[in-house]
Amino acid sequence: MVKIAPSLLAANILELKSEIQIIEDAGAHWLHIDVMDGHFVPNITFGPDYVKAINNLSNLTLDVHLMIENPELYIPKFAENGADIITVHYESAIHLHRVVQMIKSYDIKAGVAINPATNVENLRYILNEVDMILIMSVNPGFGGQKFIKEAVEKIKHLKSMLPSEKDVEIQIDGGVNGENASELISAGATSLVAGSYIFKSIDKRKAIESLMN
Ligand SMILES: O=C(CO)[C@@H](O)[C@H](O)COP(=O)(O)O
Repeated sequence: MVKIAPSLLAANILELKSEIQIIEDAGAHWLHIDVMDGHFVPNITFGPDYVKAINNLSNLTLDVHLMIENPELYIPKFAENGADIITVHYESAIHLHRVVQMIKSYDIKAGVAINPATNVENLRYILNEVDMILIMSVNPGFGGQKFIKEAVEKIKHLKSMLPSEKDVEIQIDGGVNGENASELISAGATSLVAGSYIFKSIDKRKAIESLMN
């Protein structure tokens, strides 16, 4: 079953508690938390204390996407504060293998994300170590951008590379909506991140259902 991960970047920060309650009731599986540092991406968002606060509000899986430089400096705090999955960028982790091992040492899941211009082939030698690959279908930094359609081929290519004996989630993030969801799932995506499509909808439940169906 595909996991729907609403991106809290698009939620109304002043109504966060009720926004989370609505998407929980609507059947969302994970909460996607976009951490941005103003260096790796041109935007600044949430830190470890935000993750701690969300962890106190919800029992959903906290799926933390680090769009930051030097992720190894901050992984311990995000893990201690309740992250269930931590995803780092291929482009920001110089010693990617070591960083993935660091995440796993906290007994949580480890993901690796790639930007739109990064070739999935670069992930070949990390696939045995990770629980999830996140394919960005927009340039990271902001919600509400247009889906980059080459991401569909990247999902297919990645799927063909995955070791058959290991369960690796394929997550797609950026511009996901009710129109492209079924193509993404058919291509091999097992987790859909959606921000604007869910939180800007009048009926968030319907939006989540349309992604699942
Ligand atoms: O990581 C990011 C943006 O950098 C995403 O998680 C966005 O938050 C997705 O937002 P939409 O494209 O669905 O509005």
